[in-house]
Amino acid sequence: MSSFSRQMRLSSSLIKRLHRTTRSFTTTEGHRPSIVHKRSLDILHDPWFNKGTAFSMTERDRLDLRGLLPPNVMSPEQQIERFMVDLKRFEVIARDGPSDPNALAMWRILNRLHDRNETMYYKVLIAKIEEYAPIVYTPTVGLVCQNYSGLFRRPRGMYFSAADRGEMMSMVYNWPADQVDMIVVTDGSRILGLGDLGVQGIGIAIGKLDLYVAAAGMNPQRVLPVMIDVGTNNDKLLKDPLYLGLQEHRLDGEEYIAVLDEFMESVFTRWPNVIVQFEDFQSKWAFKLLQRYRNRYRMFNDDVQGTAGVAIAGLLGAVRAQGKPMIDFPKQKIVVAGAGSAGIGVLNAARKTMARMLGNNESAFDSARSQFWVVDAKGLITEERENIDPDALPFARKVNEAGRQGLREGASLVEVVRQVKPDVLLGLSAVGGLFSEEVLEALKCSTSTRPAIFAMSNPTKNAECTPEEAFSILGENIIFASGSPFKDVDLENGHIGHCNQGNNMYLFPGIGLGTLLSGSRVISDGMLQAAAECLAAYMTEEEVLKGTIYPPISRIRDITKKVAAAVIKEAIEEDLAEGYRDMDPRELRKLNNEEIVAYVQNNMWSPEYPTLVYKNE
Ligand SMILES: NC(=O)c1ccc[n+]([C@@H]2O[C@H](COP(=O)([O-])OP(=O)(O)OC[C@H]3O[C@@H](n4cnc5c(N)ncnc54)[C@H](O)[C@@H]3O)[C@@H](O)[C@H]2O)c1
Ligand SMILES: O=C(O)C[C@H](O)C(=O)O
Ligand SMILES: [Mg+2]
Repeated sequence: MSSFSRQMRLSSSLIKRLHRTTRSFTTTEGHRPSIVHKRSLDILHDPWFNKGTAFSMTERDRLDLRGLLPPNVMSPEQQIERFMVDLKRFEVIARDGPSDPNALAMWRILNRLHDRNETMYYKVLIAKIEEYAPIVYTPTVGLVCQNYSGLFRRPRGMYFSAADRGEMMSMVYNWPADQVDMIVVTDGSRILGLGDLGVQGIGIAIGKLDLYVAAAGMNPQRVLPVMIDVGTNNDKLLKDPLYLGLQEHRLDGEEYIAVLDEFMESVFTRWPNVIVQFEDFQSKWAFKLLQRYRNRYRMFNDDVQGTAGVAIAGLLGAVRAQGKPMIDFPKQKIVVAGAGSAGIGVLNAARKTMARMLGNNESAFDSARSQFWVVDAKGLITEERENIDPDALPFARKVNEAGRQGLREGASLVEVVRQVKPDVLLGLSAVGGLFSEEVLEALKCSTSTRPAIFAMSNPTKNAECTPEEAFSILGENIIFASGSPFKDVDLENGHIGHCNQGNNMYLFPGIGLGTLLSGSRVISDGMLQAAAECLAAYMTEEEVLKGTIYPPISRIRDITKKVAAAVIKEAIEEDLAEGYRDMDPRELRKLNNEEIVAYVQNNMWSPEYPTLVYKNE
C-alpha cells in the first residue's frame, strides 16, 4: 500500500471515530447561536469564531464572507480529513531523541490549527488525545519551551514583566474576554526537569490549558495562559540575541513577591471568579506562594498539590496490586529521590494519608514519618544535615535510627535502597537515569511481593529509568509508572510489562473544573484529597492486579468528570460551595452523586461549531 493510501485509510478511520465520539459538529440551527460583534475577514482571523471552509452559504452571506473563501463548503469531517493528511506525514510516537524533529513538526502543524480555528483544533485533540497529548503536552511541550523563541509566531496568553509594575491592574483589561475561568501561570523558573527557561516557559501554561479544554471541557474562550517574566538566571538565554524575554537576572525577595502580589490582585479584580493554577515555579517560591495565597484566593500549585494526589492514587494502587487492601498503605517503606516542590508535596500528602489510616491523631502522624527515606542531591537527608531545608526537615531521618540501619547522613541512593529494601522507589529528582542498573539491582532485595517504581521526572530524558530497564532487571512482577509516556514493554514471554503514566494531568483538570462548578472560594485540602481518592478508586481490582494503576489517557475526559464531581461533593460537605451561574448553593446541596456527575457533564464544553449571528456592538 502506498504511503498516501495508508494515510487516507488512517484518516478515514479517524473520521469514523470522530463521528462516533461526538454527536454533531455541524452548524445546525438546533444549537444556541453565538453572537459576534465582527464580520468579514475579522471573523476568519479570529480562532474563537473561525470555521474556515465550513461556513455555510447563509452564514457567508450574513457575515460578509462571500468571496473570501473558496466556494466549496466543506463539512467539519472533510476539513479534518484534509488536515490529517498534512499531520500524518510526521506520524511517529512523540519521544525525545531521534524523532524530535517530527514531534516538533507535528506541534507546529497543530499550533497553526490552534491559531486559526480553535474548534477544529480541540475536535482533533479530543478525538485522538492519546496520540496528540504527547505533542501538545509532555514530553514535546518541553522541547517546544526550549525552542520557543524560534517557534514563536502568534502570541497566545498574557505576559506580565517586572517592567509592568504599577500597570497590571489596567493591563488585564487588554485581554479580550470578559469572563476567564482558568489561568495557568508560570514564571518559567523550573520547566519540567529542564530548569530555568525564562519567558519560554509560557509553552507549559499553554499545554496545561489545552488539557483543561480537552479533558475538563473548559471553554477555550475562557482560559488564559500567563507568563510572569521576572528575568532569567539562564546564562544561555541572557546572552541569546533572539531571546524574547527580559534579559536580566531574576528578581528576588520582596521585589519578586511585589510582582506576584500585583498580578494576583489584578486578575482577581477583573475576574473575581477565576481559578489560578501555579505551574513550574522553582521550589524556593512554590511553597511560599502557595502559603501566601491559598487562603486568600482560588488557587493551587499543580506541582505540589496535583502531583501529590496523583502519587497517592498510584501508591494506593501499588498496595492493591500486591493483593493487599489499601489500608495496608502505612506499612509501606518508601524511598523518595528528590526533595523539591514535587517530592516534598508527595511526602506530606503520603504521610497525612498514612496518619489518617492509622487513627488520624498526633501519634499516628508522628509514626507515619518513619516510613519514608528521602534522598536529594546530597544523599540521604538526616537530622545531621547542615542548613536543612525547613520543608524537608520533617522527613530527615534521626541519626541513631539511620545508624541502626547501617546508614548515615548523605548515604547514596543505592546504599539506601540496599539497606531499606523498600516497597516503593519514587523519583522526582529531574535526573535522567538516576535509577541506574546498580540501584535497580539493589531493589531486587525489596521485601515487597511486588515492588513499585515511580520514575516521575519529566520530560522523557529526565525519567529516572525507562520501563525497559526496570522490567529487564527486576522481571515482570513489578509496578512501573513514569511521568512521561513510554510504550508498554514486550517481555518476550508472551507477557507485557505495563507502563503507567503517573502524571498530574489525571488530576489538575478535575480539580479546576470541580472548583469552578462548586463556586468554592478556596481549594481546601479536603477537596484535593477527594480528587486523589477518586482517582485511586477509578481502577478496578482486575486492572490493578494486572499492574494498571492509572487509566489510559483515552479515558481522561471521563476520569476528569468524576474527579470534578468528587471535588464538588467535598466542597458541599465542607460548606464551601457557593454555586455557579444558575446553580445556587442550596440547589447544589440537594443533588445526589449521580446528579452532580450529570451537572458536571452538562457544563463541559464540546467542540461544535455554533451558528454565528452578527450584532452591532
Ligand atoms: N509526573 C508528574 O506529574 C510530575 C509533577 C511535578 C514534577 N515532576 C517532575 O519532577 C521533577 C522535579 O521537580 P521539582 O519541582 O521537585 O524540582 P526541584 O528542582 O525543586 O527538585 C529536584 C530535587 O531533586 C534533588 N536531586 C537532584 N539531584 C539528585 C540526585 N542525584 N539524587 C537524588 N536527588 C537529586 C534535588 O536536590 C531536589 O531536591 C521534574 O523533572 C518535574 O518534571 C513530575
Ligand atoms: O508537566 C508535566 O507533565 C507534569 C508536571 O507538572 C511537571 O512539572 O513535570
Ligand atoms: Mg509542572
